[in-house]
Amino acid sequence: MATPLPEPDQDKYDADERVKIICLGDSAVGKSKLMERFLMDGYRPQQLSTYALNLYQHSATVGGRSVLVDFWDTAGQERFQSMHPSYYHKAHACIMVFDVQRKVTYKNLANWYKELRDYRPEIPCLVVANKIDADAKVTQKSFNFAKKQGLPLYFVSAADGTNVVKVFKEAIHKAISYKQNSRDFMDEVMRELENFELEQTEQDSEKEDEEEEEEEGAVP
Ligand SMILES: Nc1nc2c(ncn2[C@@H]2O[C@H](COP(=O)(O)OP(=O)(O)OP(=O)(O)O)[C@@H](O)[C@H]2O)c(=O)[nH]1
Ligand SMILES: [Mg+2]
Repeated sequence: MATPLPEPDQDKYDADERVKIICLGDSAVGKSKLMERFLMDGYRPQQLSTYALNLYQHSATVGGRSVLVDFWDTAGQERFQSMHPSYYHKAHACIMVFDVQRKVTYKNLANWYKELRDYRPEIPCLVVANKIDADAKVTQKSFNFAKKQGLPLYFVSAADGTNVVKVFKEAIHKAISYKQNSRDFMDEVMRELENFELEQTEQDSEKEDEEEEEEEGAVP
């Protein structure tokens, strides 16, 4: 007897919008654990070992519209303190993580932020102070990096879930509004291309309808 084929994930064909969100930060700050925490119910990790990264797809509904979110989480390359340019390519938002228990991971935010801005000068970036479960007092401390750069800062814990959903929801909202309103030249080109493709598909299907009507009405 033939085994039934697995149901393919067709959500992406219905989504009104599709955004890419990347995660940056030193090794072991908890990037993967944060993603797993957020995506726990209903996540499908796809291991793309060729690129040494985890790609997670998440369907969300924002303001009544369905949105498909691609979360990118690297594995390995952090060791070199630098990411392949394709990681940043077309990203719409960034979640930048440090570990409140390791000061060096906070100091390195400046390097991550510089690299991010080299590739994506204007995308929304959220700073995340992770592992607050290990020391609740850190939430009283001021972390000036975020303030200086005008970035929002969130105190979270992947271990107990504090503020994780909040951060990811914010990131999705910001990514969508960035994608819709960006004045970045390359983003505008991409948007034009998407609209062009949409128009083409609509025109093609109109043409097909007309042809079908002609065929139906044709006298043999
Ligand atoms: N106490 C505590 N530990 C955490 C938390 N989040 C992650 N960890 C621990 O930190 C370690 C690293 O977490 P990962 O999520 O693998 O870190 P990562 O940033 O993905 O690391 P790389 O993949 O190497 O870049 C693990 O041992 C986790 O259990 C947290 O919120 N609280
Ligand atoms: Mg990881």
